[in-house]
Amino acid sequence: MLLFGPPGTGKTLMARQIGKMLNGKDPKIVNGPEVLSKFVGETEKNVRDLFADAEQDQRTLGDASELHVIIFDEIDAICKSRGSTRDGTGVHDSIVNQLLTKAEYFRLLLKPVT
Ligand SMILES: Nc1ncnc2c1ncn2[C@@H]1O[C@H](COP(=O)(O)OP(=O)(O)OP(=O)(O)O)[C@@H](O)[C@H]1O
Repeated sequence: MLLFGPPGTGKTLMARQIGKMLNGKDPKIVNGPEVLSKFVGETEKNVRDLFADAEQDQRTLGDASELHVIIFDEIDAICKSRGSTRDGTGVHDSIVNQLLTKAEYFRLLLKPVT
């Protein structure tokens, strides 16, 4: 689910409320730029770590696992169209790839908030 709109119009608030209504685990709320790291490979690890407990639950509990909700606030700061960022590091493309891989694995309910 993508919530898009001007600043201060309640997108984050709404994402939090929807997360609560789904009766899963407490939503994990991540500010997009928080996952960025200046160290090589660390940003990708930060993204993977976000999904680690959901993966662990899936492995051990299968369909009995509780619902995990991850809310990405300000996701536009980290998810750019692939190939559009020419900073020489490829980190932004890598984040998009990581998220798409995880989303596919979990058939995730992604809640990016910009
Ligand atoms: N419809 C609303 N009812 C009650 N409080 C609201 C509503 N909309 C916004 N607020 C309050 O306004 C503040 C800003 O809202 P919020 O952070 O959810 O906006 P946002 O759209 O995510 O903004 P940004 O794009 O800047 O992150 C919060 O304190 C929130 O509780």
